[in-house]
Amino acid sequence: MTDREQPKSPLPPTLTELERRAAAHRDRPSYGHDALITCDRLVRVFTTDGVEVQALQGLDLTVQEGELMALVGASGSGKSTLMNILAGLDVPTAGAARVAGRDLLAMDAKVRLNYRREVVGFVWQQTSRNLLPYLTARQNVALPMQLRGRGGARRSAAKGTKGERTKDLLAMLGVSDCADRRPGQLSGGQQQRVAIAVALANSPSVLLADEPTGELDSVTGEEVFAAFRRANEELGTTIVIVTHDQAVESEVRRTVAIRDGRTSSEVLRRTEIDAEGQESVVAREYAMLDRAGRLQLPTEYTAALGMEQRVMLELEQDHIQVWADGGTDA
Ligand SMILES: Nc1ncnc2c1ncn2[C@@H]1O[C@H](COP(=O)(O)OP(=O)(O)OP(=O)(O)O)[C@@H](O)[C@H]1O
Repeated sequence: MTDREQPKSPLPPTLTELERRAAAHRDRPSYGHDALITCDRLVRVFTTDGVEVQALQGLDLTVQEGELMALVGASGSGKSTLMNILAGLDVPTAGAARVAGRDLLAMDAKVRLNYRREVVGFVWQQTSRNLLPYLTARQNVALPMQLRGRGGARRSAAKGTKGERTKDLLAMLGVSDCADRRPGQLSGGQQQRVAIAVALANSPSVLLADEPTGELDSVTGEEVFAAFRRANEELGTTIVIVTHDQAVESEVRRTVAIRDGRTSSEVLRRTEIDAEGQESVVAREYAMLDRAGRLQLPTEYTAALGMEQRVMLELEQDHIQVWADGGTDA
């Protein structure tokens, strides 16, 4: 700020003011207190042959109940690592992760198994990983309900019997005609839609999908995204989809980008109606401000202005200005 006016240093706060600030801080609700999924400074370090890889480097993310959202990012950015943690298949090295009130760092083996059966459902990229090849679509969907029943956590079948629920799910996802066929007799898109039905069988709080359209052509992929949207709208299930598929942008309201093991930016879409009553979807990109106040500026912005290593900041009444360091005084 050498060539700009120096701001006047404010008066030191009084003791009363400091006490007020401390009380306000204490009473503030915790990060993500109202979210269904909260990842707070999540870290996952893998050590192979003495070499450490930081797959997640303090990732913050909240997902509200009933959301349908997508996670995108370059290969190696940490998406699958995050999904495996949310699925209860892997445990973070540090930080906090909560899903539907469950603390993912504090689950013993039994609670973890229960979590995977009842709280989350998943759809993986490889169709073969989602369905048992020797069972029909109907039997595949019924299986999680039978396993849950055996586990003793039997809940009243409020939405009808297992058979009816299987039928309803297959109908909702547009694959009723596949009920008596085995996976090998189904197309890739049909297999993924049956896989969504399997994942929804036990009414999970969250449905996680890792590259669910990765092995499909674009038209079939769109059908699968439409099936996710139907599940979200009709059942209210919260859905998180990891994808490289550009088509996802027209299917979800919120896309969060992951870069180097952290959430970096997010695109929110909303429908606007103009004066003539014409509807259009407006997308707006936001940079993520993490819990420590760190902001990742998009590379194209920093490159365009030659910003490197440090920038100058100035607080205005309703925004912050960021300038490239002019290379003046240190
Ligand atoms: N089990 C593991 N052991 C060692 N390193 C791992 C392991 N799993 C992931 N990694 C490393 O962690 C980083 C993040 O990997 P991750 O698979 O989460 O990325 P991704 O964004 O899902 O990539 P892709 O889109 O290619 O699947 C990568 O550098 C990867 O090599």
